[in-house]
Amino acid sequence: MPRLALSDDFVTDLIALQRPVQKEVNDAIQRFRSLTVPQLHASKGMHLEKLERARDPRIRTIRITKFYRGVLLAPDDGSGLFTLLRVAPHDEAINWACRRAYSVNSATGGLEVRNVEALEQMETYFETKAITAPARLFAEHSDRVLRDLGIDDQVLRLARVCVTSDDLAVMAPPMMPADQYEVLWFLTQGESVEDVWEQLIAPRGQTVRTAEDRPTPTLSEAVLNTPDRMVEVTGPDELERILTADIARWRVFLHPAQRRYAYHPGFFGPAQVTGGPGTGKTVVALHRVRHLLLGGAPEDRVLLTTFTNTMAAALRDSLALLLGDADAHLLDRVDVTTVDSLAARVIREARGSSPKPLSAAGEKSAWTRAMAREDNSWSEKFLSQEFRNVVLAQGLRTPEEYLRCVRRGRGTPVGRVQRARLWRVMERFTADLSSRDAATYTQLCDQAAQFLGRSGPRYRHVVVDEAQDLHPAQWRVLRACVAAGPDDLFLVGDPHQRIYDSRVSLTSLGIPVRGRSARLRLNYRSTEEILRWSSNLMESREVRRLGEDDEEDGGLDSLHGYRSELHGRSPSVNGYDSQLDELRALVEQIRTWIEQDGVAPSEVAVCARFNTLVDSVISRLRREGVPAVAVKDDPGPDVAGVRVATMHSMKGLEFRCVAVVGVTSSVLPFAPQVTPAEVDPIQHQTDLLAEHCLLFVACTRARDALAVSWHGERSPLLDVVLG
Ligand SMILES: Nc1ncnc2c1ncn2[C@@H]1O[C@H](COP(=O)(O)OP(=O)(O)OP(=O)(O)O)[C@@H](O)[C@H]1O
Repeated sequence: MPRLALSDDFVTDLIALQRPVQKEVNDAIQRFRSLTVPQLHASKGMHLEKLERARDPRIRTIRITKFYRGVLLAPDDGSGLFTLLRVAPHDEAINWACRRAYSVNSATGGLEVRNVEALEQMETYFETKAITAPARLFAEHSDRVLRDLGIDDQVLRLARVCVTSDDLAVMAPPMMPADQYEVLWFLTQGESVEDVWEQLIAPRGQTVRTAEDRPTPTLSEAVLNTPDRMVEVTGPDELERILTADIARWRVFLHPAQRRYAYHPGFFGPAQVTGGPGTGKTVVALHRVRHLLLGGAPEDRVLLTTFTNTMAAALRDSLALLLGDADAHLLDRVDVTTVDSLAARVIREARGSSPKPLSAAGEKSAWTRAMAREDNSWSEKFLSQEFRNVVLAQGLRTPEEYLRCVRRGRGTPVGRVQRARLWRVMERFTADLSSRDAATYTQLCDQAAQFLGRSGPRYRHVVVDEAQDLHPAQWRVLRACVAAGPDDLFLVGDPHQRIYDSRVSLTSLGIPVRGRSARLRLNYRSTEEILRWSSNLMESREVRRLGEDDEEDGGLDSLHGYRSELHGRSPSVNGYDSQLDELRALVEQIRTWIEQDGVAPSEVAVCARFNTLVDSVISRLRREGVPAVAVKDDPGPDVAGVRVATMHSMKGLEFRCVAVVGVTSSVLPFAPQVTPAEVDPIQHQTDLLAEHCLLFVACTRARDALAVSWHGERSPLLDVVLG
């Protein structure tokens, strides 16, 4: 029987096909697997054919349906392992197949594909262009160094004619072999040769540094060395798992950087994965949960947390999809929830009921009441921040502790007398709330962590998505949920998406991740054009790493080397005189996406800073006959209509097309949200950064198209991209 592997391009093709054609492809695969190799060659139905004009002599085509052909890579190593590379209409399949060549990367040992013809044309073009250039892009790296990193003859010639990183970007995969491109790209980003080795080559299991000392893997070995782009079908169950009705690439193919952490055999303590938007952090978290479930004991329970209930519901569905029917029973061992819901449950179990969570308005009036008898004029905002970011963050229980504490992250000095007064106000605030059986969400977490501290851990593993926005009290809940030990906590998050004010010293909370932390850089969601534009919004902003105590790179997170292999239109950015004009243009834009580009309305999102504009957008769209629904109403995937949401509730979501509207100077930054610099300079910077992050989060939800607009005076946050 021939062995069969599927490539990521094949799975991508399959996803795009109509259901009946998908079924025919599936049947063809079953037929293929039921034949012996000689039968396969003789089969008239399969029509396995070598192509005269193919640049790679191992390329074959097979008949899938009357119109569709499969493109295969036939084994030349006696292994019997065929790899299905594409499924496409007849002419497209032949055309594609003739121009491609496969090769084994000498450093990663993985199989790579290139568009040989296009690269040959590039070489001629850039050779001429580079003649007059004063310096070449890779001049500082010798041929030998590049070869040791897996660069082969053709790519080396191309690297030598690149003058700028834009020249290299033009040759990005699928033109250039992916692993080699990644190495060159990292070097253009200023990474040292050693770092490139550590990040891209060593994780693939390579230990031999010099190219000439490395044996070349066979074709079948190379296929198996490429789990991010190739998967062998090992049996009907595996085929079923790969080709279920909801085919999704992320279930099968992981980037080596993703796989390394998701399927790490075991960390000796908490581990962390960070990365820019869309780099597949949630995907890593889901695979990690799968790994922990498959390898764990039947009594081991896993907690998977995220930020909102909507996201928790989506995570639960994705996990079910990843586990498939065969492992569906493992879901019983997982709780998927937000930390706040978990905290409320812990309190309910401990004392029969949980206090009512307080709204922002309720909290404000409670502070006003608590202040009534004081002659000091602290604002409700100051009091609320002091209570949340100092008292609850550090878990302070007595006035003495408050007197002694270091008020990290606060820029207004508060002396001993003032602290004593402030403590009294805070005591009145908490007493008032408990008399009404109410509490802030952060207080609930603080209480839950104390209950858990007494009752003991309840999970074997905790996996945390959106970790950047958790408050120390929430971290204490998570820490208390699981005993310290191997694989206790696994965190994924992006400091550039921190939109709530939370300063965390992970080590002091008993979550040391030093030496067990990785960064992802390949964006799978958005086009490079959207990514670049959005990343520029954060230019020159200093963003702290996930844990305050993480001093690596000066304690700052970076989007360095962050990139996408997808390409599309540049974002459209427009200002209008009035809101009426802006909404009129929005309707037109959405019609274009739906009617001309063929995007389903539910794949289009509009987001605005506040609910008032969200409501106006919904009514305007409906009036114009465009179906629209509010994300806060939690429309299921089957509900039709454009999704409309506040920027905050776009967290974690993604859409093919996104319009970010109302980006005016009055709402971004939103003055009441930003502490004046003269009141507290540190808090001012933190608040302002959160406004930048918010816009960044909103824009990076877009996969194919992004439109940003405002009316009247545009937000100064856009100055950095518009000049
Ligand atoms: N290995 C992969 N292969 C294909 N698609 C992937 C892969 N990893 C992630 N994706 C896709 O990329 C998109 C972003 O993934 P995911 O939501 O996990 O990213 P994220 O880093 O958590 O994003 P964000 O922080 O912006 O919310 C999703 O559509 C996901 O399916």
